[in-house]
This record gives sequence, C-alpha cells and structure tokens, in this order.
Amino acid sequence: MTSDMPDVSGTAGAGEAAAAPGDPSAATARGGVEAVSCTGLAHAFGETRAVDGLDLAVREGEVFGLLGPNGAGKTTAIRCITTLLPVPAGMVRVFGHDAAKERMAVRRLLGYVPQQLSADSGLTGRENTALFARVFDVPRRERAARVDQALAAVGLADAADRLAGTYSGGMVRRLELAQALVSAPRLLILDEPTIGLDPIARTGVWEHINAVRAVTGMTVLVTTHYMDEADQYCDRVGLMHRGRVRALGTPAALRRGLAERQGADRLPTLEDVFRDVAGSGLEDHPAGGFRDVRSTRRTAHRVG
Ligand SMILES: Nc1ncnc2c1ncn2[C@@H]1O[C@H](COP(=O)(O)OP(=O)(O)OP(=O)(O)O)[C@@H](O)[C@H]1O
Repeated sequence: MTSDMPDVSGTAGAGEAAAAPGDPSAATARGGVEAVSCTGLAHAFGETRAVDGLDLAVREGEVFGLLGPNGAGKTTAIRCITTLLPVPAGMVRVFGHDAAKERMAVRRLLGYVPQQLSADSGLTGRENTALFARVFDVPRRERAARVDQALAAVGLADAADRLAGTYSGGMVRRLELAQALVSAPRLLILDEPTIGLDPIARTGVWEHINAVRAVTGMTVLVTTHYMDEADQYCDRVGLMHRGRVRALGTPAALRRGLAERQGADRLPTLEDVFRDVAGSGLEDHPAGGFRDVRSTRRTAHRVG
C-alpha cells in the first residue's frame, strides 16, 4: 500500500481477507470457502455450446486469470458467475452462495467490470461512481466518502469532476474500476479490463487493481487475451478452450511443465503453453472476429 492510496475496504468482508493479502494459500488455510466454484457449468446459445462442462475453483484472495481465444466461452462463464445469465446446467457458487438460487446474495459480494462500456460519458467521474454506490445500496451517509475513496484509489481524484466523455481510454477503464469498487466487493470480476489500451494505460489499470487488493485482500477473477499480463499479474490461470478449462496452475508451473515435456532449452511463454493445450483447434477461433473487433474498437473509440 502506498501512502497516497486510500482505504477502499469499506465493510463487506474486508477485515477477514486483510489478514493475508495476496496469499491465496493462507486464505484457503483459514478454512474459508472458495470465492468461486463452478462444477459442470454449461450454457448454450442455440446450437453453440459456449460453456461446456466448466469446472473451476477460484481461491479466496488470489488473482485468477481465465485465458482463452475469442469464443472460448470466457464471457459467458463470467456472466453466469455474476448471475447475469442463468445456470442451465451444473452449479455455480460464489463464497458458498448458489448463483442460481441466491442471486441477490451473490450480487452483493461482487463488483463487475464488463467488457462493454459501463460509464456514462455525460456524467462526471464522481456522478458515475455515485450512481453505482446508490445502485449497490452503499448506506447513504457513507456514500460521499466511499465515492471519494474509490476515485482516489484508481488515481482519479483530480479528474473526479470532469465529464467522463473527456477521459482517455485508460481513465475510463479506471473509472469503471472505481464504480465496481465503491461497494467494497469481496470478489472483483473484470472482463478483459485492458483490451484496446496502450501499454502504459494497461500497466496503470493493473497497478491500481493490485494496490486496492493489497489493502482489502479481495479476490480477483479476470479474463484476458493478453498472456503477458496473465503471466505477470495472475497467481493462477485457467486456459479455456471450447467451453472448458484445459489447463490450470500458476503461470510458472505451466511454463515449467511444458519445458519438461518438450525438453526445451528455453522456458516457454504462457502463449506457448496455450498453443500446446489448444493444439491446432486454435485456428478454429481466429482472433479478430467481428465480436473482438467490435469490443476493441469500442475501447479505441473512447481513447480517441
Ligand atoms: N448472446 C449470444 N448469442 C449467441 N451466441 C453467443 C452469444 N454470446 C456468445 N455467443 C457465442 O458463444 C461462444 C462463446 O462466446 P464468449 O463471448 O463467451 O467467448 P469469449 O471467450 O468471451 O470470447 P471473446 O474473447 O471474444 O470475448 C462464441 O461462439 C460466441 O459467438
């Protein structure tokens, strides 16, 4: 925690997690339930089996990266976990709460930064964040302070009263982070938080996530296409392909495992691991499909 990083821990679950920030094994050792548990999760759109028997366990306190190419099923899985999509088959639990039957309990525990733009360009940063504080039932008397804390935690204190429409792409992403943090979630879910951002803005987003996490001990579940970011920032990753997790572990262990299997003289990258896991099937879902272009352009538009 840096001295200029205010506390955004609020009340929900911050105390127990703060005992061992960033240490997932310690969190599990405290006997806490898993932050997210998916068992046999399946979700189809017509004939398309977007998620197809997903098993996944995210430990309390860790940063877990769900990686995969376009169409792997990451967003669909995330939307089931956040209760935005139903759970037609299998089981999803968030801190022990059944996402199918206890939707409000699940929603109260999490903050969600979707891929799509969630900030209103016609409102200031402060107004946008205050709106989320109201929607997420932050007690009225705490709202102003919590909004200030959330904006300061993402480095937007000085820009709080500017219209979001004047923000750069990186600032918009950090504002969306503040919106998700204002309710002091125990679980922060981010769907491709850095897509379309330049390297400096990408680093900025991650630094703010990690600074808040160091204070609150919140669990982070993030989807990304960027293997380098996953390698650098995630405690563990799940490599998802065709609706399922095909490999799971710390980035280092996955890379070492491939090096041992291949007898390689250099340590492979996470991307090498992914190509090994997904094999030639990766070409079935080439990057740059309409949906990916659309989301990248949406973000790029904010930058312009
Ligand atoms: N609303 C929808 N209607 C129909 N098909 C959908 C819908 N949403 C997703 N799909 C399909 O489900 C599959 C999984 O999509 P999903 O968005 O979950 O993948 P993803 O891994 O998040 O991809 P991306 O990285 O491009 O966001 C894809 O084949 C996609 O075209």
